[in-house]
Amino acid sequence: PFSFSCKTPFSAGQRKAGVDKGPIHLVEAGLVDQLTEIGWKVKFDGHHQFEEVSAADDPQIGKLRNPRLVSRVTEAVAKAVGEHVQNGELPVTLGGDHSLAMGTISGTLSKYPDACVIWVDAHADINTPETTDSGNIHGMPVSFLLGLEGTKIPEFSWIKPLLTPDRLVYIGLRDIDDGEKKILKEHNIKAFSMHEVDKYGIGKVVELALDHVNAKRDRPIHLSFDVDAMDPTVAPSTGTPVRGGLTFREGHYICEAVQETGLLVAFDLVEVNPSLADAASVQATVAVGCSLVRAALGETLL
Ligand SMILES: N[C@](CCCC[B-](O)(O)O)(CCN1CCCCC1)C(=O)O
Ligand SMILES: [Mn+2]
Ligand SMILES: [Mn+2]
Repeated sequence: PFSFSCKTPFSAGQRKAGVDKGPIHLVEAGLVDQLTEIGWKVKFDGHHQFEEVSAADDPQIGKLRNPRLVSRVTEAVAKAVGEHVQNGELPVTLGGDHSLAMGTISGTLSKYPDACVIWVDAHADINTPETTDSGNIHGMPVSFLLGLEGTKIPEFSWIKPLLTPDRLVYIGLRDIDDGEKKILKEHNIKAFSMHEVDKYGIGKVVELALDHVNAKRDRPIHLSFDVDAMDPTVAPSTGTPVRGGLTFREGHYICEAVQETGLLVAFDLVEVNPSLADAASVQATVAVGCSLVRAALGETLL
């Protein structure tokens, strides 16, 4: 089997320095060798360097911050991921902030237009340029992928909104803005918050999530995993931590269960920010990140 690892050091979708350094920490922790050890032929195409767009040339568009840089990088990611899925490889994209998912999911949909998306996150990342309060585009990728009102701006004209609400499901939500709550309701988007995780247990939640977006288990799956879905005691070094998150095992169960379907075609692991905490916390977060990737790619306990 082929996997391909695209390290995408990117941080312009938010404001905290350091999240672009996440990928290198994961690779330096030995992730490429770890994936090789579980049977993958890993093509590591290096740390994507992106030509910088100077802030002077990238004034805000409305509230959007770094719009041209984010658009340019995510378009490049869409191309790279698209090529790898066309080659029958499984792209593993390590972020960097979650705006990257505009690129990775666009790439996946270019080959698998009927793919479903499982979005594991404390946040819904579905603000539009109008509803956002921060202007940080890492809080908006899903609205652009769905082509929601207000997302059709010229700078992002490359995005073909191929994702539809019925093929998206969330697990782990616990910090949703009012505008996002409205959008989720309006579009009937299925979300299993931490309340449902408590109520049903993670096993049932994953089963219900798959039943919703992949009833016949015949759709390719793109798993987009924001490390802040995990409880901050498990993955502390991330830009927008929210208490009351997934345990180490719940996070791994999601990855193991998705892997078990045999339908996984692309995986993102984002928002590891190694500059936000002490060395031990960074090390712990990086180790959990690597472990989640291994679980999504087939590492089993037995
Ligand atoms: N919804 C937020 C957070 C987005 C997190 C992105 B992710 O999931 O990739 O980490 C938060 C907006 N706002 C921040 C101040 C307090 C009220 C909520 C936003 O900036 O849009
Ligand atoms: Mn996110
Ligand atoms: Mn998040």
